[in-house]
Amino acid sequence: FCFHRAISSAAMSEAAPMVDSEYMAEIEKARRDLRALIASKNCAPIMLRLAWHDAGTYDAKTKTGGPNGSIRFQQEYSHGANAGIKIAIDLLEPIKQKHPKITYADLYQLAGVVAVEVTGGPTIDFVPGRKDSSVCPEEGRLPDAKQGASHIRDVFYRMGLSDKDIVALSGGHTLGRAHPERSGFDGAWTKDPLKFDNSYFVELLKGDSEGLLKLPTDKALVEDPEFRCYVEKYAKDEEAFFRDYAESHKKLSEMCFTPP
Ligand SMILES: C=CC1=C(C)/C(=C/c2[nH]c(Cc3[nH]c(Cc4[nH]c(OC(C)(C)C)c(C)c4C=C)c(C)c3CCC(=O)O)c(CCC(=O)O)c2C)NC1=O
Ligand SMILES: [Fe+3]
Repeated sequence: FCFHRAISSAAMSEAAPMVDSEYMAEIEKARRDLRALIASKNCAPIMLRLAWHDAGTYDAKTKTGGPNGSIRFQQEYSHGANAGIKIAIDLLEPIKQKHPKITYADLYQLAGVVAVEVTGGPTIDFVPGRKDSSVCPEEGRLPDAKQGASHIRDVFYRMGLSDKDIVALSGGHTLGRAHPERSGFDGAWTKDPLKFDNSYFVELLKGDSEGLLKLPTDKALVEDPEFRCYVEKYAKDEEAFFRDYAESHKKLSEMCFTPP
């Protein structure tokens, strides 16, 4: 049983603004367009990364940043940690033009939810209603892959997330790969980068396998005892990983809903 520093439900309560049935209908049409786009371009991994890079800037204390579409501005997508993310922004623009009522904030989070679903991951409950912001957070809010456990905790606790969220969300590296021209790292974390499963955790516990990537922040998950407890749980039980991942993904994608 892993020690779980619970964050009170009051602190995480979301007051999702209501949207009308016309908006809901547009969301369902955009969901189908996203499935078609991701199937045709095999771009699920970078869509998931875009969703997190928009949401991952959230500061729970100041209630700034978060999933508000601000990453669409060059001021933010030009940040070092966002190298390559413009590819995903450009792939989504035609869908935004086709469904102008949908905010960028909702579209980017819907793309992340669809990316997980179409690659075999858990179904994630999507609640629309995010507003777009034109205020870009300062650079440096996303975690730095070269650092260790204390840095990851500083960044994710600032977002209002727990150790359990950190390990579950890192499992998102079951998809995709690193590119030398973007982050300086190279390669995939798992044998099938287009399959959402718990293999990221299985590989983590195996130690260095030839050809597979482990970032310093990935290694921190097996070196730190609290993190390691969850890595072992998820490597053993894929359903437990899917349940916890879906909960953490929803939590971070709805940070903007906490009442002002
Ligand atoms: C926990 C800390 C953490 C760090 C430091 C991190 C860093 C990180 N993530 C990725 C790519 C990367 N990341 C992700 C999901 C992702 N990323 C992410 O960390 C955030 C956003 C908080 C930093 C979260 C929380 C999630 C969860 C779903 C995907 C799917 C890909 C592959 C994209 C592709 O294939 O192009 C790269 C390689 C970029 C490139 O060269 O193309 C790096 C350096 N990812 C992390 O988890
Ligand atoms: Fe990542």
